[in-house]
Amino acid sequence: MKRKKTISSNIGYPRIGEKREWKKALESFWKEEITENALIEELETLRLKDLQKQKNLGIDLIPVGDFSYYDHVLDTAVMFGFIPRRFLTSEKKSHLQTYFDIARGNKDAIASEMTKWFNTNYHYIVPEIEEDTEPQLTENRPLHYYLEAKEKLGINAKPVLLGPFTFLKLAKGYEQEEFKSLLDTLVPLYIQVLQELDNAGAEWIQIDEPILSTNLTETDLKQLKEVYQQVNNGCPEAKILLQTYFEAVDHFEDITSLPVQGIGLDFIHDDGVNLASLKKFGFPKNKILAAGLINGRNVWRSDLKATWNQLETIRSKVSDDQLIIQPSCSLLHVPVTTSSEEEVEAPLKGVLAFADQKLEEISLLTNGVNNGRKYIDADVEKQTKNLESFWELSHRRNTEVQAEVETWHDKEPTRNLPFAERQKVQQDYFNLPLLPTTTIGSLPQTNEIRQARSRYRKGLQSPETYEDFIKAKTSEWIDRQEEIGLDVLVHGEFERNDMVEYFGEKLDGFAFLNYAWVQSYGSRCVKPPIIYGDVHLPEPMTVNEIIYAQSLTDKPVKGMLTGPITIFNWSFVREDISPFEVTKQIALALNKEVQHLEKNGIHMIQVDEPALREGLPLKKNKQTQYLDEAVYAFKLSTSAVKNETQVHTHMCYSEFGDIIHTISRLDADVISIEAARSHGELIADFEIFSYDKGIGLGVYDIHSPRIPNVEEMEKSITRALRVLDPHQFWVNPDCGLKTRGIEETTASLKNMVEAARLVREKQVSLINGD
Ligand SMILES: CN1c2c(nc(N)[nH]c2=O)NC[C@@H]1CNc1ccc(C(=O)N[C@@H](CCC(=O)N[C@@H](CCC(=O)N[C@@H](CCC(=O)O)C(=O)O)C(=O)O)C(=O)O)cc1
Ligand SMILES: N[C@@H](CCS)C(=O)O
Ligand SMILES: [Zn+2]
Repeated sequence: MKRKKTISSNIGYPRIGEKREWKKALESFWKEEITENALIEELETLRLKDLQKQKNLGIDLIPVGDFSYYDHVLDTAVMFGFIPRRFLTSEKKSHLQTYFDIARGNKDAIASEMTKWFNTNYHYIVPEIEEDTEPQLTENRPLHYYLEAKEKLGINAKPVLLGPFTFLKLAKGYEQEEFKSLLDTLVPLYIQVLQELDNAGAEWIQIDEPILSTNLTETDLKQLKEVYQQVNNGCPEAKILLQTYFEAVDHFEDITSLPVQGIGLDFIHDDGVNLASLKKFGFPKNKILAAGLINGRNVWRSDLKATWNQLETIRSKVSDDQLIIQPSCSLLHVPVTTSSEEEVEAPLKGVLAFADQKLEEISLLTNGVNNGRKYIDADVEKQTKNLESFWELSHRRNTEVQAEVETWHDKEPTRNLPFAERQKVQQDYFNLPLLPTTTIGSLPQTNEIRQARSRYRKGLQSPETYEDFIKAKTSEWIDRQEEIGLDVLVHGEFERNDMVEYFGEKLDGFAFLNYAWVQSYGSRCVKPPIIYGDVHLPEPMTVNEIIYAQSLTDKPVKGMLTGPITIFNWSFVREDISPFEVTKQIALALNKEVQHLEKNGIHMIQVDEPALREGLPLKKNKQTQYLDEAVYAFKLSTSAVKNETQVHTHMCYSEFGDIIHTISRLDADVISIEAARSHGELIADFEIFSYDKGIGLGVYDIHSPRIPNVEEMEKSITRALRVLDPHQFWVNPDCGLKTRGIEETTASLKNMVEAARLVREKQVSLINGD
């Protein structure tokens, strides 16, 4: 049957609920406060409510299968039987318990690795393909959710699957040569899933292949064509929508001529390339174009006039009955709704759009196409006015900041001495032992701490009482760190809700909200602050807490800041000036903070950049500029210090092999970097690139409640010392310890310090020639 009109669609909806009901239910289950059945029921209620909401918002094609108990990549792995053997024990466990074990680890088995989902702050569980594992269909997840929506709500939903090509590209544990044969075994299982959906009556099935937005090789393209030819042959009735997002597709003609019934393209994060390709090559008449026209990665209402113009260009190439209007990507990456934000000032609230408001915009545009532009004129005008008056607000501007950024346009921030010379000055200054031990910054943020902050924020506790409480925690942990025997201490970050939001609250130019949560990994959520004006440091942000901690000990306490790229990447950012301009403003604010710390006697300062790798553009031709700007911003934040001041940085959750050279260019004296969950793969990269500065490769995974033993960490350190000089090596966990409990943290750190001591002894003997 021919479709008569343009339809509205969604690619994926946030899982977490308006008030993080999803997170709370999961964590209650993990704490054994609720049963598995109660968890399943609670999440079903939430899921159905969200489907109904999308329907009420006017969405024609509602996704199902985008829901997850933890992560959709892990769902796909488990659905096809990729369960690492270490989780298949004789102990009787439910499917759900095994599923959570893979994600979180258990007392006997290390969790699967977790890494960034393309260039976002969402983390997926890396599928492990083990030798001799024969993929098998363990359950048809999308079918389950499809039938649920049909039977319980009468919605003929659009099942969503992660495509085979992307799934295998993101998986690990196989050699490149095995890719094709793995694909050949996997595709028939996908076809089975599709056929069952087809039989159940699914009209559209969305297959996500975001890997198509990266640079593909000719071999990739050839294999892709074969895969989708097989899929097409195997699924004759239901229509397949091949969904791409996060960037333009190269090889536009090849992709749009794949044998599927619909192609989803991102017209927001494509730098105009998808639209230009559409204009140049046109679009096949026998296919549907699902046009991603509403930004799924920012929180701003759309400039609907501009969007309409874009839509008109698309309509000049694609007829209305060939068109679906949808967000640029899944709405997983934005908060749920602005309606909960009662305290936000009106001009800002009026220009914010979270998932629900974005769906409203999609509905509006679809109505505009179907009923004529006049039908939506008044809404477009109103939104345009709101946006214009917001961007013109004078308090968004700070001419001093703008002038200061300008003074840097032709200057290169650089430290006084090169690293090799600074290193000697710093060694004399700190006199640290070989293989110094430290942590990454945060220490357990217990419920007690979070609740104290909550009471303080609600005005139920005075600022003085709260500050005293934070001081008491800091003092308690300075003692504990000394007892554990760490060489470089931290203040523990107890005063911080989050490493970015905290700075957003202190800096001018940021707004922060109450319920604007976004899933980061598993049940963990973040509330990215919103940069809406020029960024400026009104007063020192971290000095009081650090100098208090330093006053309690003779050991060095590291100052602890979040770097400019990470603050940028983990915030929702204004779009009226260039990203580099915003980053430089943040960097200058941090530069001042670094100097405040130094003036107050803090000479070891860590500037975390865990999001640096995440922000790397997916297209190779954009990466050099991004990395150059990142290096510039980091150096602008950190270079103005004395030679004895040791600048540290920290990175986690990513593959770093391809940016080691950039990491070195940051010119940080010491970097601590995640390596434990990727089981030491990073070490191999240092065989190729000889890194000359201080470095700590995380020796244990902080995402698991498991306490690592001395031997395994000793091994990990020894293995690293095969490629790194003991004089440059630091011993630390993978990342901050905020999510861990007090007991396990203390036990783990004691083991880590002991492991360092044992290796140190051996190394000292070797160096002395004993
Ligand atoms: C290092 N990581 C970070 C990323 N992104 C960030 N923006 N920040 C990061 O640290 N990306 C990569 C990784 C991801 N890792 C994590 C790790 C841990 C969390 C996490 O713990 N998130 C918390 C929320 C943290 C927070 O803001 N807490 C607030 C309290 C908010 C709250 O729930 N308050 C309650 C009352 C308190 C209570 O009873 O518990 C309420 O208001 O009802 C605070 O501390 O003040 C999470 O809960 O998910 C995220 C990413
Ligand atoms: N200093 C931060 C870095 C996390 S990536 C912490 O320890 O939590
Ligand atoms: Zn980290």
